[in-house]
Amino acid sequence: MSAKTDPTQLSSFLSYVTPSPTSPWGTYLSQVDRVIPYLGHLGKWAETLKRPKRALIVDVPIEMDDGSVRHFEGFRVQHNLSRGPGKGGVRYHPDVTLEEVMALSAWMTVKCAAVNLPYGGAKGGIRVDPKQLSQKELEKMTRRYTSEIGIIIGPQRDIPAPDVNTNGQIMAWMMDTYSQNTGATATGVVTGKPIHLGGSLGRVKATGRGVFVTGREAARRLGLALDGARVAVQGFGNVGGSAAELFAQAGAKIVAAQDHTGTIYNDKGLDLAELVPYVKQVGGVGGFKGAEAMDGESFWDVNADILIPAALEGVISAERAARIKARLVLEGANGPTVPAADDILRDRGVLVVPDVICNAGGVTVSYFEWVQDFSSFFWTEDEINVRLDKIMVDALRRIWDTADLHKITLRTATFAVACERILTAREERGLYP
Ligand SMILES: NC(=O)C1=CN([C@@H]2O[C@H](COP(=O)(O)OP(=O)(O)OC[C@H]3O[C@@H](n4cnc5c(N)ncnc54)[C@H](O)[C@@H]3O)[C@@H](O)[C@H]2O)C=CC1
Ligand SMILES: O=C(O)CCC(=O)C(=O)O
Repeated sequence: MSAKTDPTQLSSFLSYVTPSPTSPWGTYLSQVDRVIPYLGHLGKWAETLKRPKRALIVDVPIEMDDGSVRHFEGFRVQHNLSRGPGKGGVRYHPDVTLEEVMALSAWMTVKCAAVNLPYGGAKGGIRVDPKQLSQKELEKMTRRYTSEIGIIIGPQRDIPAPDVNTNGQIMAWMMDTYSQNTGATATGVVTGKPIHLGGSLGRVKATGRGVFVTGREAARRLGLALDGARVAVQGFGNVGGSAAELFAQAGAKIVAAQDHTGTIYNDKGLDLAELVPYVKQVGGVGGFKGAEAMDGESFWDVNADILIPAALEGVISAERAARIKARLVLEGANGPTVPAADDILRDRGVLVVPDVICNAGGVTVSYFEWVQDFSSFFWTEDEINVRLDKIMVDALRRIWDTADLHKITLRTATFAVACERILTAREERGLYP
């Protein structure tokens, strides 16, 4: 068995000290700066939002199938715990860095408060391309990572969930490892689990459903009929795929889809009854026969009413924002729009429903799952979807009223509603031990 150091698995630890304005952490800090004028006396606590409470970097060594040893870099960041335990997904991606996970954890803090869940914000990740691992290697890496972050997670401390390239199976391994290490089955340590292990009905599609619900409400306010609306979706995974299906069921035409395997276009609307199983089987939209292939950059010029970025951060640059044709942008992804692009979209009259409310459906049903696990009493899918719809609609209404009152964007309004809750909790808890 040989051990070797792989420098490509190490991110720059210090990249967060001077973030670039378009990096995820730089984007988040600029969003915080924009909300401070609306926080009144709570502004004195705003620095709290600019510092993660706790950040853990872990080494995750595993023996590969060929007998060699590889070391992966893992993270768990708890951005804020003022309102309750940390909550947020775990991402497996080769570009994961500490700085990215810090931003993702901070957006969780804001998101959980925006829909008034009793959680703080956290996020985790491993810098790895999971598609290069066998199933056995993936399980070993997940279990080792869980043991390494086991010192800070737990049903009352910090509750991971799925994000990019993680799913119910990975949550099952995390739950099992944590339970083995603590000597008792702890279903509430992660959410997004398979149904047999205390998972919740409706969780898999919940984020996409939340994107649809906020999109439906925003379209109604814009006077945009969903029946016949043209929709372009970037990312056709858990979030983008589920949202596309719901928009198609409401009569919209999904005219373009882009993922890491390609970009496809069909002016009459993609046939999702064929595309969804195709993506499941092949791993992406590329090569789908019922559409034309397009070059990736042209995706941003597509003639669509609604654009749904549902992949990674920073994809809506200032340059792309000037070209986007949609009237409505629904941020399924976390952090897809850089601040300069936000300003351009606002000035062009394009309405952006920001990530911190648009994609909050996932964590809302994660909360339902956690509550069900504690009470060992499980709800029907209908109950889940009705409660989810109500929480999203009520939260969006409150945010919209705040935006109208101060004449600010929905993003700054969501931060205003959420940060008031977070910083009030911070103030009420006090500073002294
Ligand atoms: N899974 C969840 O419950 C939640 C996810 N999100 C966010 O939604 C986004 C998508 O997450 P999931 O759908 O869960 O992940 P996923 O792993 O199921 O899907 C990711 C999708 O992004 C695509 N993608 C990756 N790199 C790309 C690239 N360079 N260009 C175009 N497409 C690319 C992939 O091909 C795939 O279709 C992420 O920003 C995530 O943080 C937000 C809230 C909850
Ligand atoms: O379901 C959860 O707990 C978190 C989902 C997540 O990572 C997100 O909303 O970005």
